Amino acid sequence: MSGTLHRKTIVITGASSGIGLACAEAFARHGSNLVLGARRFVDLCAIAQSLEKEYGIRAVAVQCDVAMESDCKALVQQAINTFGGVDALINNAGISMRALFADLDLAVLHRLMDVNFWGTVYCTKYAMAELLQSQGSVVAVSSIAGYRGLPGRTGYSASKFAIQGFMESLRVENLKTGLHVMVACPGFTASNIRQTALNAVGSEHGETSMNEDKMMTAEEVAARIVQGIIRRKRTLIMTRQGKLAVLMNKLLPDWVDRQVYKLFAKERNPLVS
Ligand SMILES: NC(=O)c1ccc[n+]([C@@H]2O[C@H](COP(=O)([O-])OP(=O)(O)OC[C@H]3O[C@@H](n4cnc5c(N)ncnc54)[C@H](O)[C@@H]3O)[C@@H](O)[C@H]2O)c1
Repeated sequence: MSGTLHRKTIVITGASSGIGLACAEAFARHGSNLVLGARRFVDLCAIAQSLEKEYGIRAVAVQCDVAMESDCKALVQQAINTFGGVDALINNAGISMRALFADLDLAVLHRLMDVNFWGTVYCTKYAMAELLQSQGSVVAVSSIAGYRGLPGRTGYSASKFAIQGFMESLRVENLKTGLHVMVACPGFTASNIRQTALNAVGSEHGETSMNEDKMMTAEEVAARIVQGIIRRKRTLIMTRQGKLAVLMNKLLPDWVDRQVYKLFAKERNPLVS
């Protein structure tokens, strides 16, 4: 898919809040039809209806827990049934964590992998034939945590590294098929992700660990993702700080270890859960 997004079919996971919701609105503004997946079906139906009304597009809500393979299959099937295919898949659904590995219940790490990594794999697998047919775009919303391990986030970093390895392999497999494979790495973005981050025993923290006021907005991230698809970018590292972190991590990884340690020690909820 290139050029216009008008009347293209975009599937977005985790579309009921944050970056996913902002993506839904950004694509709707471009006239795309939407298939929105999230667990909170009632909220999602209201979002779909309001986008249809405001932008004159068609939007379908599908209840989807991306950790469930059958839900991901049904999400893509709904796009095929309603719109006849898929032009772009935005693997956005994700959760985070804040807990030291020494304290961590391994079920938390499994949950991070199930949602962040396997959710991306399932949706991509079931959309693959349609994406190849449309020469469309598959996007994974990753993180700087997919380039560099962060303290208190073993499961989160592992899941994002895994996503990036998966996407890189997928890109190379499809160098000649016309499929566009993009990894989007926002910087810190104001959203619910730190509120819902899991603690050592798998409960939500219920509060953010950072000052959300100075972060990127979900709308800025969504605008970058839309432009990245139009321009068929490979990777979007969205902040200067992020670009610097990735570069310095290659050149001086020990120095970055110390900087990252200091940065996260400043969190209101520091390295303990
Ligand atoms: N906010 C940040 O600072 C930041 C930075 C880098 C990357 N990201 C990534 O951006 C993506 C979106 O996060 P966000 O910041 O908008 O946070 P958010 O919590 O507002 O959004 C995450 C969405 O994923 C959904 N979700 C969670 N588990 C799910 C499941 N099992 N099935 C379906 N949906 C599920 C949530 O309900 C929510 O709608 C995530 O992949 C996150 O890792 C966020």
